[in-house]
Amino acid sequence: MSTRVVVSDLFGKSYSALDGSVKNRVLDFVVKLQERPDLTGLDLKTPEGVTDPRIKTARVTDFWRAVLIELPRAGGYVLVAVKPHDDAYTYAAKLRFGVNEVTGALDVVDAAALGEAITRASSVSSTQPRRSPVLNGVRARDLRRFGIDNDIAERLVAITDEDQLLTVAEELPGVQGNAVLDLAAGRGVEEVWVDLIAEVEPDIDTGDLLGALDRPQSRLVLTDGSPEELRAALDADLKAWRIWLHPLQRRLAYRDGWKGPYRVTGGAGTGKTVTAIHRARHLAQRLDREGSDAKVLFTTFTRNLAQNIEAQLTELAGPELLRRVDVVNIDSLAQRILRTGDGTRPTPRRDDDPSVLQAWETARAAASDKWDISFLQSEWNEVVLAQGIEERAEYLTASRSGRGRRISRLQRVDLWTVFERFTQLLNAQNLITFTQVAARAATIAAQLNPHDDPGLDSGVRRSALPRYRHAVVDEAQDLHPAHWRLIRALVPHDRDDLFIVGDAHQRIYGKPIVLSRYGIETRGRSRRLTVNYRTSREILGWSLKVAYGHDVDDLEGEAESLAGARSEFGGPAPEARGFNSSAAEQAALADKLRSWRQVGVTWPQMAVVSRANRGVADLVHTLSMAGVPVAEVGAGTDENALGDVVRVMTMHRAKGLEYRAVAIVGASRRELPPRFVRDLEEPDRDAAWARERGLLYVAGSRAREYLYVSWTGVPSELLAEADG
Ligand SMILES: Nc1ncnc2c1ncn2[C@@H]1O[C@H](COP(=O)(O)OP(=O)(O)OP(=O)(O)O)[C@@H](O)[C@H]1O
Repeated sequence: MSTRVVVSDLFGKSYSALDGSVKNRVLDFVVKLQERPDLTGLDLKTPEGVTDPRIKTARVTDFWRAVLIELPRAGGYVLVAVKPHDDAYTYAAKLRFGVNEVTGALDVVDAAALGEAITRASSVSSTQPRRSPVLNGVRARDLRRFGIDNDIAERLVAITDEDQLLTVAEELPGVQGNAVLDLAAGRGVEEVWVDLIAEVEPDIDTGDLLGALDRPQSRLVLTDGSPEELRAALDADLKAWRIWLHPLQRRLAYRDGWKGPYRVTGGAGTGKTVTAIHRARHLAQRLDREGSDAKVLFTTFTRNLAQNIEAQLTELAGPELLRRVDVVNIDSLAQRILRTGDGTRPTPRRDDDPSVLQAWETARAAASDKWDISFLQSEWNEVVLAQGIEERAEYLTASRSGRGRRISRLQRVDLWTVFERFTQLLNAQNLITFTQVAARAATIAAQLNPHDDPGLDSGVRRSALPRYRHAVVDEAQDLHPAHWRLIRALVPHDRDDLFIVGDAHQRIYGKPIVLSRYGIETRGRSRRLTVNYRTSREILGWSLKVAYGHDVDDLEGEAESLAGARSEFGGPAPEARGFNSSAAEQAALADKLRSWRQVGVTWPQMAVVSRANRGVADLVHTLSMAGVPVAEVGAGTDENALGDVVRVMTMHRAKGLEYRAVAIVGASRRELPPRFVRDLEEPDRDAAWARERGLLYVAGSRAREYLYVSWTGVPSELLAEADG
């Protein structure tokens, strides 16, 4: 049997600074350590001056040394750092470890670095007598509950400088540091405790190192020992999401037994998709263990995102997992169901397709009132298709809640004539809209799959549809009621049936809805993620200002908040620039992209984003002329195949993606929001403006490190809110 090697979360700090060839040597070293720890070439020894003889160093190369903790009873090693020879010895001498008496975590700390950070923080705070402590309202004894030492806790609650507090938090062992960060973001002690620790055993044996390894609060990476898992663990800086789940992410992804649908919310970049991917793996593995023949449906809004998710799932769990998990964007799923159900193979059209608009134009001529096309479309989508209404009588009595404008019974009759005429016109041309496909698919699925009616013997018919036991839904905020009806019809009511993740601030399609109206009840079963893993504090601040103060619903009809969001790292401030001509704006953009390249950002790590479709084509042209290699990301583009070029796309297309550097161009009052949105009237105007705000929030929050925003003429009022 090979020796167990686990990776401490401190390890990432020294490892991420290594270059690729040294990283490979570290992997070789770990494999050797697992196979033959007694190998003389490893030079495994206790250096002089350490606080505990179990602290060891070992040879990685002539120059590099690993620092390890030896576990008792030949239990293996904890890998803590890889450093140049002399530094490794100094570091080993400062290292302290032990089982925390409160949390039971295996705490490993660089005691000197922690001591320095706290001394500096206290001395900076002593020069700010008027400022209140960052952890205002938190008491030292609250911090004790997270296993923080008395002494340190007393000093932490007195720190008045936020940056200093964050520096100390970075030196505290895993759970303790996370707790301080969460509390500094204004979250309540109880809530944070439940997130990070939730339960501790009554009598912790501080002498039992091996027992501490398995506690999630130890934040150790326990690999199965294969080189693949080890490499993933060691590459934690690149693939951190595969292994270092936040304890709350882990609990949401791996918990069994919710009595019904569960909902996870959180701002951009808080790891919702990552949590959903782990959840899908967990559910699929559970079905495997149970010997079930059912599958997990993983659905999201766009095709590009479904492709990304499939790639990430494969990376996490290997291609075999895809036999158990169907990853498909919701509109393709609806088309599939139509094919299975009634054999039709439509090519759906968007609502703004010229032939669809023409059909509305012709149909409305038959009405007594002069109905506006945008009103007709929203009434049709949000009342008729949302509820699956097929008969006039149903429409006459249907609930129109949330529609704003009241209409009389006679007007309903008039509207129904328009809807009938509209569908006839589409049918005659063999056309159908996307939302119509979804509505029809939902009806078919409910008929073929009457799982809520045990009296019906539907065994034969049911087999025509895929058998889904669970569904995981990403980008939930953008799904239409017909999509929800479809999902509900495909997945029987049961424990852990639906796992829904989304961020209402990122809604860029459709309107707010209340899930419970479609048979999906999540009240009392939802959590919010608050740690932003993607964006720097500066970019997060900018994005929050775009979205902040504008209440959006949370799929349960309640206001959703972004309060408490925090990022784990800092970076350059976002840059905003106005120009007199679009030629000047585009020339400056080319310069900006080159300047990012000079600081080490590669072309594929950059994205240029525009509100207008037309803008994308222009940008591709002008940037190519300026000598910047670019390519457009369109519907279904496989980004991995694009090569060494800057990605150019619309704001809609940017959903769910991320880049080191993002340039948003054309953020002028003329283009953002576009004219047609400004011309809208209630009841559709507010929701349309909220979607534009959502688009800007989505676009800005794609950036990890650099964000640049430009416009020609007058800046958009949405931007003014962010800069104000
Ligand atoms: N526990 C984690 N540790 C490190 N990185 C993480 C973790 N969870 C997520 N990430 C990283 O954070 C980034 C954002 O994650 P993800 O795409 O899941 O967020 P999201 O909430 O779905 O974002 P959005 O709503 O903006 O699309 C990704 O780069 C992801 O790999």
